Amino acid sequence: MSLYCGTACRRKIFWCYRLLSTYVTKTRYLCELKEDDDACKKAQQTGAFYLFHNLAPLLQKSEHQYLAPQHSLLELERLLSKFGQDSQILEDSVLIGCSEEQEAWFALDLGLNSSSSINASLQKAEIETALQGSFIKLTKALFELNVKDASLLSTAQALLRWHDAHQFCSRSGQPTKKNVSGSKRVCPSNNIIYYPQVAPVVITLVSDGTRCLLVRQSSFPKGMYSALAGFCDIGESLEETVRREIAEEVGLEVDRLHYSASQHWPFPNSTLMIACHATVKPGQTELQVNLRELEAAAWFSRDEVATVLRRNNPSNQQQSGAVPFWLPPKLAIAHQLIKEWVEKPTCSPLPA
Ligand SMILES: NC(=O)c1ccc[n+]([C@@H]2O[C@H](COP(=O)([O-])OP(=O)(O)OC[C@H]3O[C@@H](n4cnc5c(N)ncnc54)[C@H](O)[C@@H]3O)[C@@H](O)[C@H]2O)c1
Ligand SMILES: [Mg+2]
Repeated sequence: MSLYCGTACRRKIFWCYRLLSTYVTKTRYLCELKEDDDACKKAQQTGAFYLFHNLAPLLQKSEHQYLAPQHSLLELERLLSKFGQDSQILEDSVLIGCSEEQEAWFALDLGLNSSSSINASLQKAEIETALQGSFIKLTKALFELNVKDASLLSTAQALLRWHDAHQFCSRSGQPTKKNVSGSKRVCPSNNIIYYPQVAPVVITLVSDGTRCLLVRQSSFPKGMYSALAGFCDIGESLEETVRREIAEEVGLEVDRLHYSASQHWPFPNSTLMIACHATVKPGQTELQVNLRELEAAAWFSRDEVATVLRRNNPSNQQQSGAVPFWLPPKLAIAHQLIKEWVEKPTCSPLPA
């Protein structure tokens, strides 16, 4: 693009700059809060808190969706005092993001017994009544939240779960101490720093050029098929994981691979899903399904998949009786991969 391209273009560049500037400012603010305990404590004074009880978020039902209410520090302190609890439990809160206006967002679990709140867990029903909401499992609520809340609550749950499971140093056995933001835990006896873990998983939609491969595990909801997924082993590149998982689970060799997108996925224990398209070597499409890992695997034509995508609701399909399977919901990256393949089926060669 020319630098001298008229008023409309200059206006566009100005708006791009403004957007980028807001994003950069917000990112740097969050970065500061993660590392600086005093700045983070200060941000809690004006911040907003999302509440959990035993990793289930507090939600309010509104028509066809759930809303995630926010509470100020003052409201939380009043709530704790109402139930005869001191405010020490607030030390367990974790930073999960901030608004464009730099209002910091935190998450706090009132039902877990962590080191700073031993015996301080609050009764679920009493808090639900006081806050006019319900603690609902994320597995049930995720698909009825808006995109922003779904992402925030998934992050919050993953971080709260990690802190709950990493209370002690694996070397000294001593209690570890969380920093104010919750971006790490430190063992005071040997200064080992523990950071929240991320488990990478590759999810691959395999195609033979005209059909795509969909699989199901016995743990999937009835009738649901998805793309093939697998955890990265230590020492592997993503390409190696894709190649190994496809060989292990369906006995095929990958010819071409193409990265699509990634997603944080909260179930069952929080993973980073890295989504790819792959094609198999020509003429090598015979499946040898590993029944220890999969219940079923089969090739589906583009028309079959497009039809199921159009009416992707298990109850619709049961009524019509015409479609024998359904696909993951829109929010899942598997859905995006399958949709992409239906709309634009291409792939580049796999690097050596
Ligand atoms: N978002 C989506 O669209 C989508 C779609 C499909 C699967 N998934 C997710 O992908 C994940 C992995 O899929 P999979 O079950 O086929 O993986 P997989 O094929 O690697 O099989 C799971 C097995 O891997 C082993 N494993 C290795 N590292 C592990 C770790 N860090 N945590 C847990 N188990 C580990 C365990 O033995 C486990 O039983 C699942 O958690 C599932 O929820 C997400
Ligand atoms: Mg798998």
